[in-house]
Amino acid sequence: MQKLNWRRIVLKVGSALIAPEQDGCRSRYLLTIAQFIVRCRAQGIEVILVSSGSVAAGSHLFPEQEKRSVTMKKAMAAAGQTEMMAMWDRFFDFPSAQILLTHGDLRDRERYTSIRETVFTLLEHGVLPIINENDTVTTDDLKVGDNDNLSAMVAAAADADALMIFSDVDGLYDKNPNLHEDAVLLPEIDSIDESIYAMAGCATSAVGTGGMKTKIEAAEKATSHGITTFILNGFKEETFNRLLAGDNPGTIFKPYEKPMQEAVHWMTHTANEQGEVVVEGSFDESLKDEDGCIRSDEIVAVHGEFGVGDTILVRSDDGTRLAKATANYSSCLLNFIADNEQSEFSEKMQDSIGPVVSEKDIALLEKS
Ligand SMILES: Nc1ncnc2c1ncn2[C@@H]1O[C@H](COP(=O)(O)OP(=O)(O)O)[C@@H](O)[C@H]1O
Ligand SMILES: N[C@@H](CCC(=O)OP(=O)(O)O)C(=O)O
Repeated sequence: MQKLNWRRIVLKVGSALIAPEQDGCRSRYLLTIAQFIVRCRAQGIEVILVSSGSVAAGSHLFPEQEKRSVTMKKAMAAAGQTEMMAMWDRFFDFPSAQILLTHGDLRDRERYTSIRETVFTLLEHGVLPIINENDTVTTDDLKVGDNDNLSAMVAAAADADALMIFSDVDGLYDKNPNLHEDAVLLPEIDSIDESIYAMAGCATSAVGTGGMKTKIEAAEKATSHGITTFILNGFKEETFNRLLAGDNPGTIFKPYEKPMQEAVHWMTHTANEQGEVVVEGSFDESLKDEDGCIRSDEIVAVHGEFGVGDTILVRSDDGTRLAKATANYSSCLLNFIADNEQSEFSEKMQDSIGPVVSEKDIALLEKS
């Protein structure tokens, strides 16, 4: 067998593979995935597992007519998660560790750093991290909402070099193969643009969340961090044998040649903006000046409440989203400076703190 040159990989397993009949976990497909994990580890590849399926696994414990409510789904997730972890743990003779996350955790830089450190420590000690969204505590505001995007955020946080999304189809087709007989499998995607998103339809299984759209979003997040991304059929044993032989059995998304740095990537794809500052014009000009930064006198408006170190959106006065950045000033102080523009105190304040945002903490956005 060929030696694979991945150093660290993230595997994302969809609900249909965990609980295909929605009446508890089934080992039918998981056994093959577990064997793949064992074989990768035997080759010295570090593995992180992002496992969906807690809702599908816990579903059989609750009455059918009540399953639609959000509260009931959270209860299903809480019960199903235990069942799912027990199932995974049974396959391995090395320890595994459960990590339950929300977007609230990932978008907070301190908690994000703590998650990274924990994952690295587990890997260093041979423990398999098994990650899922913490569905029980999420609200609309706190959740990632789908494990495809979650797995990409995890892959970036863990500095993985490959993300493998195992689903119930062979890869990305030019249209949904479950609805169109003539759909064609696309083995290789060099770059992701609107034409790729246009091919993606919704999930057609009873248990999937997001369908292909969220998988493409995940691929975009991961490839921009230099992470090769695959969409693969986890139902087929052949998929795993071909991966181990160095083949591509599904769709591969090529990584960016110039990946974003970790902090910029986090700001662009994981952090939420806490507020925004509006600048005049395109702000490309501001970046071109000698400090490569924005000073408070260039700001025409401040919206929302944010503190020092929070992520903010920089918007131009015509509404264009220009960049995300780390704020060096709180919104309160910026408003004070704006109200007292000419005062000596305000001048001194800016001289001592420096620019509102500086170049090293700016992630430029596609103009939209
Ligand atoms: N262009 C496409 N190519 C492949 N699958 C697609 C496409 N558009 C929509 N789909 C649907 O996406 C589904 C996979 O997504 P999903 O059900 O969310 O899986 P998972 O639970 O593995 O995340 C497929 O079963 C298929 O019905
Ligand atoms: N966190 C949810 C999974 C959400 C999800 O994205 O599911 P899937 O589309 O099957 O990967 C659960 O464990 O049921």
